Amino acid sequence: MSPEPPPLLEVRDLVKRFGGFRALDGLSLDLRAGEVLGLVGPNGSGKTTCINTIGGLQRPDGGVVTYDGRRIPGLRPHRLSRLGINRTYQSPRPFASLTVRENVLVAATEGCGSTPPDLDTLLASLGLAGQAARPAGELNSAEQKTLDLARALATAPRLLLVDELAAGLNPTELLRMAERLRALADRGMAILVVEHLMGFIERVTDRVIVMNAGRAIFGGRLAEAVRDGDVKRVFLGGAHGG
Ligand SMILES: Nc1ncnc2c1ncn2[C@@H]1O[C@H](COP(=O)(O)OP(=O)(O)OP(=O)(O)O)[C@@H](O)[C@H]1O
Repeated sequence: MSPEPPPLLEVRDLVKRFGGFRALDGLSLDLRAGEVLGLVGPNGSGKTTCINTIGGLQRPDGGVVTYDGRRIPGLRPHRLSRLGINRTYQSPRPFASLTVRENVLVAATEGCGSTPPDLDTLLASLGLAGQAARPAGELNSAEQKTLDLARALATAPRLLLVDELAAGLNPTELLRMAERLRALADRGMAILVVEHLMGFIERVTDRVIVMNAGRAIFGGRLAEAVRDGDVKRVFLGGAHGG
C-alpha cells in the first residue's frame, strides 16, 4: 500500500492577537486533498479568525501555516488565490453593479493558473445560469452566498475555506449546497467549513475540530464530538468564547 500523502494544509500553533486578547491561542490542524474538515464552536471561539488568518486577510502573530509543502506566512489573499487557496465570506460583498457573470469573470482572473472552469458551466452547476445577466446587487442573500462560492470556484482552488455558507439557505438549498461541497471534495478539493448548522456539518464533513477560546478542544468525527465531555460543557454552558 502506498503511504498516505502529506496534508495539503498544515496549521501549527497558530496565534492571532487583537490587543491583549488571543482570538487564536495555539490552534493546530491538518487538511488533506479530498477531505472536508468542519470547524465548529461557540460564537467568538475563533473560527472566522482562523479562516481570515489562513486566507491572508489577517497576519498571524505566531505559529506556522504550510500549504502544499510551502510556508505561507503573511501572503495576501490575491497571492494565495494564485497558489490555489480561496474562500467564501460570511457576508459576501459582490460588485453590486456588475452582473453575476461579470463578478465571476473578474474573480477568474485571480486564479491559480491551472485550468479555470468554464464560467457558464460553473454558473449552471450552481443554479445561477438564470441569474447570469442580473446585477449582483439585486440577488437575495442565498443567491449572493452562491455567487460568492462561484467567485471562489472560478479561481480553481485546491483549498477552499468556507465561512458560514449555509446560513440563510432554505432546507432544499442547504441540501443542494451540501451535495456541491461533497462533489468538490470527491474531485480532490480540500475544504475547511466553518458552520453553526450541525445538520449541514454532519452532511458535508469527514471530521470536525471543535474550538473554544481560540483552541481546539476536540478533533474527530462529529458523532464522537457530541459525546465528548469537554464539547458538551462548551456547548451546553460555561463556554469561555470571548
Ligand atoms: N478585528 C478584530 N478586532 C478585535 N477583536 C476581534 C477582531 N476579530 C475578531 N475579534 C474577536 O476575536 C474573537 C473570535 O472572533 P471570531 O469572529 O473568529 O469568532 P467566531 O468563532 O467566528 O464567531 P461567530 O461564530 O460568532 O462567527 C471574538 O471575541 C471577536 O470579538
